[in-house]
Amino acid sequence: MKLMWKYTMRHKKLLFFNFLCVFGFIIIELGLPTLLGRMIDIGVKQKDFDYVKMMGLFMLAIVAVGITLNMLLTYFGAKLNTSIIIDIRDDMFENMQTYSHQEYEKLGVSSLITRTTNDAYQVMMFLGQFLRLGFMTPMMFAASLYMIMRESASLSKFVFFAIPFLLLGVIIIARISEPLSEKQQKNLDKINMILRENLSGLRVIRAFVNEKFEEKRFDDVNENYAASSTKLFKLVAVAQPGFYFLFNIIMVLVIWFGAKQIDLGQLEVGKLISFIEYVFHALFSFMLFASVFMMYPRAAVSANRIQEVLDTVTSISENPDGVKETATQGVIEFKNVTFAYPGATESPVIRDVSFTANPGETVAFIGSTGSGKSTLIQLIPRFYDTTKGDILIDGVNVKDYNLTALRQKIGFIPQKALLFTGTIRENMLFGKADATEEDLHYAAEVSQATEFISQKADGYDELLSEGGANFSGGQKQRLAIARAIIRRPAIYVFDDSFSALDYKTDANLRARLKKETTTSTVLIVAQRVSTIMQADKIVVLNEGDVVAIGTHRELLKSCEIYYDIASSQLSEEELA
Ligand SMILES: Nc1ncnc2c1ncn2[C@@H]1O[C@H](COP(=O)(O)OP(=O)(O)OP(=O)(O)O)[C@@H](O)[C@H]1O
Repeated sequence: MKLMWKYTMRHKKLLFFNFLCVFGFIIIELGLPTLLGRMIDIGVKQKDFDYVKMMGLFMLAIVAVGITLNMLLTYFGAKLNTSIIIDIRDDMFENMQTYSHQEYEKLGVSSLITRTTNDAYQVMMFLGQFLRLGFMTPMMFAASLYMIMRESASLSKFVFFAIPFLLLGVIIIARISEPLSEKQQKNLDKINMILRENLSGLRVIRAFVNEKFEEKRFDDVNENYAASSTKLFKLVAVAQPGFYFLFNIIMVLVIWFGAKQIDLGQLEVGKLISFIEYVFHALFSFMLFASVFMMYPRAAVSANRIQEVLDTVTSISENPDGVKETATQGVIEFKNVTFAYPGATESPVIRDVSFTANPGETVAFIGSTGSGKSTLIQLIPRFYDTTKGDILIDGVNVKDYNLTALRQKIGFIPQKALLFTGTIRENMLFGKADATEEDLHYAAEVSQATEFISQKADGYDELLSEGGANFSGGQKQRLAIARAIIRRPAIYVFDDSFSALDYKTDANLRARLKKETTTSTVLIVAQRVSTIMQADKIVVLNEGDVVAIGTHRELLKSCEIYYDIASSQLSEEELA
């Protein structure tokens, strides 16, 4: 409720109009039964048809105002509601942008999607009803009770007798529905997770003919979701007729005893009709309020899940007052760096790593899979922070940098070439928004992308579909490299970014890059020895430890692990 309240209060003006319409509508709704009673008791009973006509027209005019107010209420309510949800989604997105990898892993990408879409939708549905009925129904209920007492104190006891039962019913239902709602949203997270995995891994699933297995996996979570939804529906299915039953009992009692009082001359027909109208209003308001109240547990679960996203603070702060300018450009020093993934109980995946890389140098990392190469380079742009030891860039600890300034020094080319839906041009400009056409062509030329771009029907304006699915792996890698080159950073970090290139393109690209990076520091993670054998320094990693550092020639002689890797890939002549 705190979340909903906070966001609602951002739109006080709309809330005021909403409230004004509610208020006007109530006055009209509650005035009508009294007017009807008068029309019967004065006009109809005394056969004063002029009075009936006048009252009828007056009531019609009031109904027209009521309808207008109702329409305005719908308009202001919807505007307020959508404004609130836009704000909530914007704030969620903004906060998520600041998350480090650690927070994404903790909350889960699928869950974050569900929270931004479905949970926000649940809150919107509740607010939509609440803003319309949440104020109106309690006021209407209280005012109707007052009118009931005024019209006939003796008949009102039937209504008051029923209220505790109604309240109890609502509370019980809310209690039962809360855990069910929580389960339902968690099941929705799982549906999203499986859906995401399936859609992005469609080719793998088909290649391994695992469609049936995946269908079963999806069916299972879908059924779990359906089971919790069915329980909720059953609850509503039992609750609604229960309330209507009580509602009708009260009406029957009122009419029964009211008729007797008329017979005894203690009550007038008009009074009984307006009394019944008020009872109807009171009970109907209660029922509507109960239906909003019953939506609350589910909305509260969703609001809590949203609040968690908003409250999650990134473990890697932006550090706005941090260092922005440095005297040198591109000197990297690792000083006894140890790193364990946050929350993982395992031993560190990198232990006591130290090395230096200077501008103009290429430092490569090689080692078996899982030896910690990607982890190591991800510490440089602070995707994660070191557990022990320090990383210095141009003499400044990476933690002391303004995060944007730090990342602007680095051209990071990830292992998986992730591109965005849009044109080739847009994807390359992602590296530098104000790049000129000349920069664009230059980056494409260095990354060996010019040829394939010119072969595309629309050249730089060729569209990439979601995830670049209409481009080959090698083309995507070259575009990812071009995206980094275009910003001409002081530091290049290639995380196995040449793996999808054929040997010739790989060699051409490295030769061209060498010319481009004479004043930059280049770090390369690679599996292929041929990709890194020209490096100034090769760091050999084994299960998180640096086992040797040297040139290709030195390591062939001094490092058994390196020799084993090299001999498995190179010919005798190349090794000699
Ligand atoms: N996000 C993560 N959370 C927990 N552990 C992780 C995470 N990412 C990697 N690891 C673990 O850290 C270790 C090093 O992984 P890393 O990806 O750095 O190896 P790598 O040498 O780059 O491997 P490859 O050559 O296969 O890409 C592995 O044991 C891996 O299971």
